[in-house]
Amino acid sequence: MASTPSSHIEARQTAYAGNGLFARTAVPAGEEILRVGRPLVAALDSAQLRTTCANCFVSAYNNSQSQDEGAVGGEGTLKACLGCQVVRYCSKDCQSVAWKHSHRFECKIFKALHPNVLPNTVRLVMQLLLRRHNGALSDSAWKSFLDLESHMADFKKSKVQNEDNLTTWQTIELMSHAVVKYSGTKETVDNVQAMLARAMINTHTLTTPTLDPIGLCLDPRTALVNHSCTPNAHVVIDRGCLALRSLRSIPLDAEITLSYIDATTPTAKRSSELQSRYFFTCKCSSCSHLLTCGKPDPPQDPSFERATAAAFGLQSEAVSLQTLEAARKLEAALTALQAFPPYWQPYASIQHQAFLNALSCQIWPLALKYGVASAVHIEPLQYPLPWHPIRVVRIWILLRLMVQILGLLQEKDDAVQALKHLNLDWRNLSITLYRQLRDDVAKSHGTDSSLAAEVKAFGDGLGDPSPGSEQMTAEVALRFLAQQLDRMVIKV
Ligand SMILES: C[S@@+](CC[C@H](N)C(=O)[O-])C[C@H]1O[C@@H](n2cnc3c(N)ncnc32)[C@H](O)[C@@H]1O
Repeated sequence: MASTPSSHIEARQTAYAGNGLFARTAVPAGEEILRVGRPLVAALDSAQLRTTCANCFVSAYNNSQSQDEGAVGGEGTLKACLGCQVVRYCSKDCQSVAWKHSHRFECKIFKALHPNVLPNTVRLVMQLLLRRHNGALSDSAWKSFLDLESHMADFKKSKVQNEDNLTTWQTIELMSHAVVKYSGTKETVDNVQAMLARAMINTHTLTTPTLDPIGLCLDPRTALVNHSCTPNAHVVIDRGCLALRSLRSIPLDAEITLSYIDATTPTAKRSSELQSRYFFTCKCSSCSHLLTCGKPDPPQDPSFERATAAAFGLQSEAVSLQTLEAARKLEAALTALQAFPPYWQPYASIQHQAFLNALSCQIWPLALKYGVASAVHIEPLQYPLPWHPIRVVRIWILLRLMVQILGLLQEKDDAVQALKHLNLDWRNLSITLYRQLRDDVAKSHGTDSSLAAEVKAFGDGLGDPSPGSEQMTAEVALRFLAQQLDRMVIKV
């Protein structure tokens, strides 16, 4: 995917947040604002290095995204670099592109440390330095990186500690020693520390098209986008390319904004996260009016606080348990919160965790019940636009679950026994969901995205609705299904 010229956008000084990015033309909802192409720099999380192509970021478990026609699913399909054995590629093309781009500078360093791997922020900054010192990073790219906000003074003052009881500044100091030692750079430690600080302020999470976090990436153009708790844009990373897309329509001259954090949490939590990670106080209209997802924040009510504490306790117990026992704990956590609106956190995120856990336990009816309840009662309130990428990805998972259930029902499999008596037309329901998803994914990810292609290939396999079947919208179909599932008691 080539990058598109940035004629739709312009960097300008804002009155409240240094530079920002502004629309030079009106942008309709669900459109690409800017396609950057390959971001300036990216680094996979250490845990993803075995399972993700280090060039195009396709997962070994999702071969349909791969650029290499011959790839099949599974870890073995990625070939490790013979030099360092640390990074892997889905094809010879990806290996050769990555080698020319940057890996030739870092391969020996990775090899010397193998099987240890440097943290992703260190690898990211080290790559920039190595490219610069080897003449593989232009003056303008280097300058645009150095011009980004670093918040050095704020990092030095910050008392926030990580799980190893190190302040962020202590972490930066440690990382800077690693960068200097392994890259052999002649830059001063101060400069390296400023580069690490810049990386911490300006990176986006590198995600798969289905929004699983897999690393970090930084591009000086999209790094200029300021935060809002009700953003008008989002980032999509697909086959190694980064694009900025509109969520809502953006008028000419309006500022383009992203949410840096989970904007479904209450104002106080958002504020403390933005302050501790990005050093600013958000003045967006949601924060000023104490709103979460457009509605008043949950009250500071003792009964809600007690229920939340109990639910968090059960949720953290679930983390260390086998999946079936975890399912029971998560159900108990949801019960503890049932007197409160389901879109209030933490109910919404616990229900999603319970959905994912039921999927991994293969308790299909329970997964369906949670997934449909979230799609009907929670996600439309959290993300009112149906093409919000989180809603699109969740409907995609739900659609595949419904088709899985359809197959198991046809095979009279015991795992879906509980759903048999519902007497639903699962195929028509799936087609209804698919048709909505096909339109929404075109807006969230783009018609030429790998996810749109995957959805289309899947939907083509479903065929047409049965002749004479009742045509409902996806919303009505999901509401109907939610009512049916609400009446079911599913024993874990
Ligand atoms: C990724 S940078 C965005 C570009 C930045 N404004 C610049 O001039 O380089 C993030 C930093 O921008 C500022 N910022 C972003 N959103 C903001 C907001 N809503 N209110 C105040 N400052 C904001 C903060 O200093 C934050 O640490």
